[in-house]
Amino acid sequence: MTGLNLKAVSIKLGERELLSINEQVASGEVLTIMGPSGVGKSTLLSYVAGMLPENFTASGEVWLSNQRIDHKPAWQRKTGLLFQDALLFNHLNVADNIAFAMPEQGLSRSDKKAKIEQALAQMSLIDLADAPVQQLSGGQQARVALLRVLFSQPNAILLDEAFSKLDSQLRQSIRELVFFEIRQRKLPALMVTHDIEDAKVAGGPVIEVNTLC
Ligand SMILES: Nc1ncnc2c1ncn2[C@@H]1O[C@H](COP(=O)(O)OP(=O)(O)OP(=O)(O)O)[C@@H](O)[C@H]1O
Repeated sequence: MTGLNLKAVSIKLGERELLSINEQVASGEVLTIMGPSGVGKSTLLSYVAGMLPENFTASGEVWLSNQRIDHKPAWQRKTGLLFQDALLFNHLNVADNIAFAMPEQGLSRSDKKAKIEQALAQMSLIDLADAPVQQLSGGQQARVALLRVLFSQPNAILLDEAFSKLDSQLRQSIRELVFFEIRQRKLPALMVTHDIEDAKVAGGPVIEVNTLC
């Protein structure tokens, strides 16, 4: 299968199992993970991304695009993470924030910039390539963060409360944009959220994890 496959993944904090999950996510599908605070939802995303924090251990297998990735370093896994904060680099302008994530494809600096400017225009961020990111609104920053993730050419998208800091109108438009890109690019996605509306709009399966022991 070309999507994302979590085979008997179990996350432990010390000796205590926080969460276990056995799920497949098809390409272009968003699997929503809901559940009470502290059960390990964010930690699961960190594990899939290859950034399991200290104190946690995990077992099971993670497969992405028919490759087992759970033993690979984070940079080889090609997962794109979106958090509630855009986490842009304040010392770089918009274009350089996006260029930072682009894999080396032998493109000249000006070709890279042209590609980025085209993508910015498609996301209604025209003429912002040279702007410092601190000058952007929350919604603009969210779109730059999305572009940065997409330009990194990920094989999967991980959304951790990605829309929770946006006001309700912006939330609707940004999440529609994110889900559109996920479908369009046929990427499997895991979404952690406390908002059932996010899950409804995503349209994929929803699981409730509540194995807090
Ligand atoms: N580095 C760490 N060391 C020890 N414990 C941690 C560490 N990071 C998080 N925890 C604890 O591990 C548990 C799982 O955290 P996690 O953030 O994955 O939960 P969550 O389900 O995503 O919660 P929320 O819905 O509130 O975001 C929590 O009890 C948290 O306090």
